[in-house]
Amino acid sequence: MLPPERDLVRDLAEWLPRQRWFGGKDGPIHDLTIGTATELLHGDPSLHHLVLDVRQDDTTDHYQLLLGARRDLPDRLRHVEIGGPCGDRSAKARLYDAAHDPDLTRVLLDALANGASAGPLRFHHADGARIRTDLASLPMTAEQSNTSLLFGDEYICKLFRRLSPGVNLDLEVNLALSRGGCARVPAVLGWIELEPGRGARAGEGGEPVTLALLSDYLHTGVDGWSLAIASVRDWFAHTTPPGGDEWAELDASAAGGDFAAEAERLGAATAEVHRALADAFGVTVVPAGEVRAMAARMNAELTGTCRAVPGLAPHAKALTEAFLDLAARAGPLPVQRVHGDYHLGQVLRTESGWTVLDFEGEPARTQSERRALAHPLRDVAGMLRSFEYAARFLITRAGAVPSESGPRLETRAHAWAARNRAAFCRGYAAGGGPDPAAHSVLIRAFEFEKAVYEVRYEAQNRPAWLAVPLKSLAHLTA
Ligand SMILES: Nc1ncnc2c1ncn2[C@@H]1O[C@H](COP(=O)(O)OP(=O)(O)O)[C@@H](O)[C@H]1O
Ligand SMILES: O=P(O)(O)O[C@H]1O[C@H](CO)[C@@H](O[C@H]2O[C@H](CO)[C@@H](O)[C@H](O)[C@H]2O)[C@H](O)[C@H]1O
Repeated sequence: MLPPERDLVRDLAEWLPRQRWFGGKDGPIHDLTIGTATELLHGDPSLHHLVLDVRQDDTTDHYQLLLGARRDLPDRLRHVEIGGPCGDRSAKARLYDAAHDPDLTRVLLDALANGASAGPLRFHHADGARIRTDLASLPMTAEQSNTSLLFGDEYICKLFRRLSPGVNLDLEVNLALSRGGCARVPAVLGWIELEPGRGARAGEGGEPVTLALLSDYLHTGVDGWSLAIASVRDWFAHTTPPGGDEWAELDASAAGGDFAAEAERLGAATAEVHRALADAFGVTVVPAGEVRAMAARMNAELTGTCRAVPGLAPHAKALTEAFLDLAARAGPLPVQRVHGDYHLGQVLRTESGWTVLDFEGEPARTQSERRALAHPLRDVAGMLRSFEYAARFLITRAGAVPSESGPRLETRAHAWAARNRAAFCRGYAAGGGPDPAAHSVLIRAFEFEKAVYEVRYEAQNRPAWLAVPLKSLAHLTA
């Protein structure tokens, strides 16, 4: 039912850059080929699993796609159509992103439940997991770099869009933490892999490539980003009593939706997860020379990102100073597995406390960079950046607030971020983590490193958000 490969490739090359999860929006696609195509369901509709090899400049990335094909495309699927009607008169089919079609995604649940295989695809379930197959899927609308499908209130299936060689970190870490008894991660129920050496360049490394992860869906949970934004909105709307001094009353605790107690609990939960990671994977100490090399890498990344995103250049001097400061004071540093991309969208508040999600590391980095051991304060710095993002998101994202209230809200944003950053650090130290206040040089360097990454990430993935890290850098480096 699929069209000739040439037509399909042309349509995909036009469609891909418009997808939220496509990580190469800062440059053209030079070549797109189909690495593997596996039919998962025959007939009308049909379901095909594709790995796309996408070359941009001298790098080739691999993206996975569930491609649906139907003779008649129902209205509910028109928004995810790829290209126009295709094929010859006898086999005309409409193609679309099948992640949005519950009639087709149920094939994944069936295959996971049965431990099936199809071509180079292997479906696995975790020991003892009994997977229901009667649930219809709905794609999540969260701001995310992958695509997650909710199966009823029970399961969440994350389809990794850009594929990395080897076992996916999210799978590896979640399995290790759950096996170690850490209750702060959702249970892993199953996963899908691409076998190596079956024609897919994504699998050429000799190890299976993780394509998807099925976990327990914590349906009563609310992510930290939504909670924080609600709190900021409330704080912005909080009115100063008549006759009160607007500037003197910047006590964010006065607003109804104060987040500080949650931020403090989140800090403590983070320290607990770091301990569990250390128990599961161990801790090692790197010598001062490696810390200096790390500071040099941070600076090199800054230089590269300034070239790609000139808006970063005005902050370069202050950022370099922080990296030099780190190098000058370098001493031996304990390092371990960490979360790697820790922010408010990665934590979920459930009735039993904070749960930590997505140990995949930063999607804009290479697999070996993501796997590298780091000091746990790198995650703390990531979360501190997230408080900055949350505080400034409503102001910076165009049209969210009237421009005349800008300066007043800037002051409020600053107060909100400061209050919640302090609470998070307090909770982290009280929970047994290294005290951020005693490591200000390290934290500042990590924060700036993250901000540089964010500038690059936003330019490549969400150009409309680029102003958020740039504006917050203007504040942090002022
Ligand atoms: N097990 C889960 N239970 C409930 N919600 C989840 C779960 N896993 C992820 N989510 C929701 O999905 C969002 C995106 O998940 P995440 O794993 O961070 O995807 P991505 O790597 O694509 O950003 C999270 O912010 C959270 O709201
Ligand atoms: O969640 P992912 O693993 O896909 O992480 C990537 O995307 C994040 C955005 O979805 C991005 O996070 C940045 O934006 C967040 C708000 O949307 C903010 O809370 C974070 O602090 C900020 O870094 C993350 O950097 C990127 O790797």
